[in-house]
Amino acid sequence: MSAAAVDIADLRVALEKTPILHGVDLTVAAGEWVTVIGPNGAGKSTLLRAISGLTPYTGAIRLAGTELGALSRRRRAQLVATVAQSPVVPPGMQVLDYVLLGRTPYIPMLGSESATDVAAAHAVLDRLDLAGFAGRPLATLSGGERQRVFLARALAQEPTVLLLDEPTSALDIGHQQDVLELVDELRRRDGLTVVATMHDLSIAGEYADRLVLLAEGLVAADGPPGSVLTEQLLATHYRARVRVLPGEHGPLVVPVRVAGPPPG
Ligand SMILES: Nc1ncnc2c1ncn2[C@@H]1O[C@H](COP(=O)(O)OP(=O)(O)OP(=O)(O)O)[C@@H](O)[C@H]1O
Repeated sequence: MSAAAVDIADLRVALEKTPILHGVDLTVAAGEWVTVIGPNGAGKSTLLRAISGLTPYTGAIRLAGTELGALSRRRRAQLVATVAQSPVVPPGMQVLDYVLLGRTPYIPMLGSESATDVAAAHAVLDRLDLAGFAGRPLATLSGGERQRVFLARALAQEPTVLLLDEPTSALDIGHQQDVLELVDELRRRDGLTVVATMHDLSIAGEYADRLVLLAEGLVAADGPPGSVLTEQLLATHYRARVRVLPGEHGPLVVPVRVAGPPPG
C-alpha cells in the first residue's frame, strides 16, 4: 500500500508558549480532499502552517511517507503549496512575476526561470481567467482578483499536496464555484491532494470527501460530511443554531434565528 499523502500523529504546536494544537491525528490519502472546519481560533490555520513546515511542532508530520524535517526546503516546496489567508506580497510586484515565484522550487540555484516556467505561469493564469492581469501590479487588484492570483502561484508550483486556508473568503459566489471546481478538476485529473479550511459549511461539505472538525486544538469529529455536519455537533462546537437540510452533493447548513426581532 502506498504511503498517505499527509500523515499526522500526535501533533502538538505551541505559539508564544501557549499550546494551540493538543495532539492532532490526521491522515489524508493521495488524491483525497479533506476540509478542516471549526470555530474561530480552533487552530485550523496553525495546523496548515505546521504541515507546510512554517511552525515548530512535536509529534509526526509525514508527507508521502517522509518526515517533514527530513525534506530539503526545495523538495518540500515541490510537494506542498499553500494559499495562506493573507500572504505577504513584495511591494510593487506584478502578477506574472508573483505567479513565477511558484516556479522557484524548479529553478536551479543561481539560475533564472526557463521558457517552461514562464509557459507554466501563463497557463495557470489562463486557467484562472487572469491572463489580462499579468502585467498589473498585484496591489492594484481587487481582493477577489488577488485571492485568485495567490491560488495561481500555488498551482504554478505543481504540488502534490495543496493547502488552502479559506481560499474563497474574498470571492463572489460565481468565482467561489469556479475556483473550487478547478481545484476539484486538478484533483481528479492529476491526483492532487487537497487540505483546506473553510467557514462556509455547505460549500465545505459539497467539495470535500471528508470533513475534520477541529475544536480547541483537538479533532472533535472526522468523517464524511453527513456525519460531521449535524445540528448537534454544530450547536456544541460553534454554539450555532442551524438547520441541516439534505442537498444533492452534501448537507446544506442554514443558519436560523431563534428569537425574532423585538416587537414594535
Ligand atoms: N503568534 C501567535 N502567538 C500566540 N497565539 C497565537 C499566535 N498565532 C495564533 N495564535 C492563537 O492561536 C489560536 C489558533 O489560531 P488559528 O489562526 O490557527 O485559528 P483558526 O482556527 O485558523 O481561526 P480562524 O477561523 O479565526 O481563522 C488563536 O487563539 C490565535 O489567537
